[in-house]
Amino acid sequence: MSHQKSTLGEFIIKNQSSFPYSSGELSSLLNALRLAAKVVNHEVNKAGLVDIFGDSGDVNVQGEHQQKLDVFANKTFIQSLKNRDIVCGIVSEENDEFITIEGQDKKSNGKYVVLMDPLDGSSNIDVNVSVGTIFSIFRRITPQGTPVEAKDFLQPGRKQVAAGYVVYGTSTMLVYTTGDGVNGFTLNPAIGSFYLSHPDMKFPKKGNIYSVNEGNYGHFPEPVKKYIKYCQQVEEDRPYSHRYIGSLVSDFHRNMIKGGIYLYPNSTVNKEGKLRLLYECNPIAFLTEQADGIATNGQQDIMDVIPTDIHERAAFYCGSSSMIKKLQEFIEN
Ligand SMILES: O=P(O)(O)OC[C@H]1O[C@](O)(COP(=O)(O)O)[C@@H](O)[C@@H]1O
Ligand SMILES: [Mg+2]
Ligand SMILES: [Mg+2]
Repeated sequence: MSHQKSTLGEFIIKNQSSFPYSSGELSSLLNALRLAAKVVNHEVNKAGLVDIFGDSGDVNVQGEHQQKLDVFANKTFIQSLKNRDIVCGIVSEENDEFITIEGQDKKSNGKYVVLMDPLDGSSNIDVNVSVGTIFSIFRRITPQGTPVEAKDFLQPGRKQVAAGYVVYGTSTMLVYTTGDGVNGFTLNPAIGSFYLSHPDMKFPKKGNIYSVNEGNYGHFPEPVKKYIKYCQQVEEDRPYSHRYIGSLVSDFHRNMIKGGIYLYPNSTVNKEGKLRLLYECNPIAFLTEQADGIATNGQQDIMDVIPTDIHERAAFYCGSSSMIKKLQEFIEN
């Protein structure tokens, strides 16, 4: 009976005190994300009935065709964050430049910046496969009331104060961390509230799932090819199962629950990798480490990378610690 579990709102308030410099603003920010997630969830659920499928006709800074749901989700999250004088700036996958948020006094008073992928897994929207939203939150570096600058966003992942995702799947879940473990909340659509359904989520140390777009195998670096062959060998507890949804959030969520490894290498086609460091890799890496997993670009922990561009890409490997360590063995040899 969901009503016996604590709601996300209650959980946020209850855990506010465990958050350094807690003044309630981060709680309101998380609540703004919770609200926007419900609005997007409502639209996702009736996709196919309303004009939300397909291409919006615009192309984003990544050169990708923006889907109508990308645009809707982007507007919804930006609006929800703008309505509260807590956030001074936003970076979104769907906006070329960072967005400055000013109060009525025309000053940027907010304490936090948010970096987001409003709709993750866009290629799955029209085919009714689960998609998501990813967010990363930092305290600004520049003083409150002064203009927001790029350096407020170009902080290493280790400086994140919170991160999370929403997965719009068989059920809708919001999963987040503020550096004190990972907790998952399931939306009860009848009541419209998120309830704590997955407390203290942890990656199983070892899993038997590997997630990678094998169609790109020919373009992968040799060590990654060797690791994929290792996963497929008939030996010991292998072959592992290959599972790939093509939505980072959904592949990650499954692997965190069941144990597994997700790989999106750099390759001869994506020299820098495909996934975006600031609003895909860093937030997922924060959750991974808080859930006792490992997240790396093959050379170093993702959260130690010093960003130089708001839309920069990175090779990305994350998952159960023993599986990542095995991959690192192949990379080091
Ligand atoms: O189709 P590919 O090349 O395997 O890429 C799939 C990956 O790209 C993404 O769709 C990129 O995210 P967006 O949909 O937000 O652009 C990830 O969710 C997913 O893991
Ligand atoms: Mg994405
Ligand atoms: Mg996206």
